[in-house]
Amino acid sequence: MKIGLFGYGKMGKMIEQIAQDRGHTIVAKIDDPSQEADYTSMDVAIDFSTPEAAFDNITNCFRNKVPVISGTTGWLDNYSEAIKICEDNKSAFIYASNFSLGVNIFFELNKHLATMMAELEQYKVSMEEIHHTQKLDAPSGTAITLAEGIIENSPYKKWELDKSGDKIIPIKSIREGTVPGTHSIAYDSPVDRIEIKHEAHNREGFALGAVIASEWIQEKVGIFSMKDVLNLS
Ligand SMILES: NC(=O)C1=CN([C@@H]2O[C@H](COP(=O)(O)OP(=O)(O)OC[C@H]3O[C@@H](n4cnc5c(N)ncnc54)[C@H](O)[C@@H]3O)[C@@H](O)[C@H]2O)C=CC1
Ligand SMILES: O=C(O)C1=N[C@H](C(=O)O)C[C@H](O)C1
Repeated sequence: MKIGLFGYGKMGKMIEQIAQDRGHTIVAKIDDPSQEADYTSMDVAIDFSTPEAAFDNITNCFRNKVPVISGTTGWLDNYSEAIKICEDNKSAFIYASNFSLGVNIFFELNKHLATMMAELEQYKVSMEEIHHTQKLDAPSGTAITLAEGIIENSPYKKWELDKSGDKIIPIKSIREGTVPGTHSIAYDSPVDRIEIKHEAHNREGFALGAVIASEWIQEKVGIFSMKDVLNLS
């Protein structure tokens, strides 16, 4: 498979290594808006760039019929517009706030726990995410997906950064050192606490998931998710 990388930072470099180990070729490394992309050489584009760059990178690929795997977080205000451009051009797309197998299992566990806790008013939910100090967005994309999973399955109505209140999920974002990504969800009552946590030890899980998604999307048209790729029900 011939892969075009959009974003050649921490994740781009990790993806290059894993893709090459799996026998794929990197045909482009776009790391700056001034670089021209040769879309004709790509079977797939993998975008791990910046919140400002992601929308243009992704939609330029769609217009050139290149399927896209995007892990960039912090750009989702433009998600619906990107989907429309993908559909208009009969291209293919997977966005995931987190490509690791472990976090995708954790997403399902979180929804199941939220369903179990939905009627138990003595428990109040809260969320914490910890990442490295270079991270541009807060809360993390993964924390937003987790909050959406709770909102779909409980009376909670929205999430807020550092704010609690009725039917609000408070999210605390901590930035320290080189932490690759830790997410925890807690339900506290006056007498006890239930907590679930996912801790990434490094970035390999994110990168492997993105490469597996790129292999999976070949010859497909439409909008998909990591649940489709991993066959999680
Ligand atoms: N979904 C997932 O599983 C994961 C998502 N991420 C997300 O991926 C993104 C990238 O993360 P990192 O690699 O850690 O960041 P990074 O800062 O190390 O790399 C981003 C790269 O994008 C480049 N860039 C800037 N403008 C660009 C443009 N117009 N086109 C292409 N590249 C451009 C920068 O020069 C930089 O090298 C972030 O949004 C992060 O939150 C990170 C890890 C896992
Ligand atoms: O910026 C990161 O590093 C990460 N970003 C993603 C997010 O915002 O959830 C995924 C992972 O936690 C690492």
